[in-house]
Amino acid sequence: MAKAISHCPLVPTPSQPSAWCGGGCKGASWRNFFGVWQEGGAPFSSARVPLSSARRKGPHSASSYHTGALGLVLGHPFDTVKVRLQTQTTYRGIIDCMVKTYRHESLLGFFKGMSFPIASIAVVNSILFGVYSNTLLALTATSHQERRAQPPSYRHVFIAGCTGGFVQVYCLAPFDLIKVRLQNQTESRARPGSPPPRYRGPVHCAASICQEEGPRGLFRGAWALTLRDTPTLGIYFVTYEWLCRQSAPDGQNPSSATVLVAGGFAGITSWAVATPLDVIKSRMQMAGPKHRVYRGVLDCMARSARQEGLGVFFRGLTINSARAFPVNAVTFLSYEHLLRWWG
Ligand SMILES: C[N+](C)(C)CCCC[C@H](N)C(=O)O
Repeated sequence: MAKAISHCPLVPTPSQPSAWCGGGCKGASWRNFFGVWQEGGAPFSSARVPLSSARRKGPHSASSYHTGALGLVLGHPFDTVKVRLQTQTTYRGIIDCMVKTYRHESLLGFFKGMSFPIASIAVVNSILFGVYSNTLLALTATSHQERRAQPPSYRHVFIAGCTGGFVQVYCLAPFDLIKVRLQNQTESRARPGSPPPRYRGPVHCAASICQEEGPRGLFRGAWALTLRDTPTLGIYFVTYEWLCRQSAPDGQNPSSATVLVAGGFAGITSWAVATPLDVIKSRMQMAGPKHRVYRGVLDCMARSARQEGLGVFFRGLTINSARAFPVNAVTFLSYEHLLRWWG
């Protein structure tokens, strides 16, 4: 199979069918939508394509899978510290939060709430990149050859990114809520005699929320998540695309180093813009039926700013940037590898 990888891998090729492009596209399939384009711009499931598929295709795809999964695991402790800083007022800063977490909960405390993100990231990213790719395809409607010479405009990349961000939220929201609730449980499991945590695990957490708040409870904070992710995923893809084009202006494939740097900066840039709404989202997710403290996004913003000052909107930004660079660098690198070695 020709290695027809377009200049930027996030640009879909019209030679490939789209689930969304109506009569013009033939042979659309779920396989295409969920992450396996054989040429050019493909949506992908981050680095986390089904392992069986990755293995079928040999060491490169398999290593892509493992690298991406590893990135997620290594990034999770940073995410836990970020979430705690954003939602709890007991910590004086990053180091204080790390020390207290380690002392009370041991290293395991940093990995609370990790199983659902690992289980769901493949689906969430497939939706994100699938919708992104298909939207771009519908917007640009140029042939593969034309697109190599004329990459899509940043406006189209932005719109496609926003669309992908908007759609993936409804899959991400319940998983993210459960992650945040579990990350915020500071009870130690290791210490005998310490009070049991409210949720015994992700499934128990989901069941309890459904029972206490109804199934809609699983979507607590979803509106803030939508406001956070829709524009910032547009920014994410535009940053990646822009940085790739700076270093490979002639339609060549960007080098691995370029991909790592562009992916890392795409992560940091989008998180920098997303942080204020990330704080609000996490706070709203923590507000249960017993303490329904916020009337909505604006109320949460106003109360947080009044009580804690404007700095509250940037809580967790430093630690999240430290996490975002490597996580998104390997995410995009894995994606490139998938494209190059698949088929
Ligand atoms: C758009 N927003 C900034 C919210 C996220 C962009 C990066 C998403 C990536 N999976 C990560 O966890 O870093």
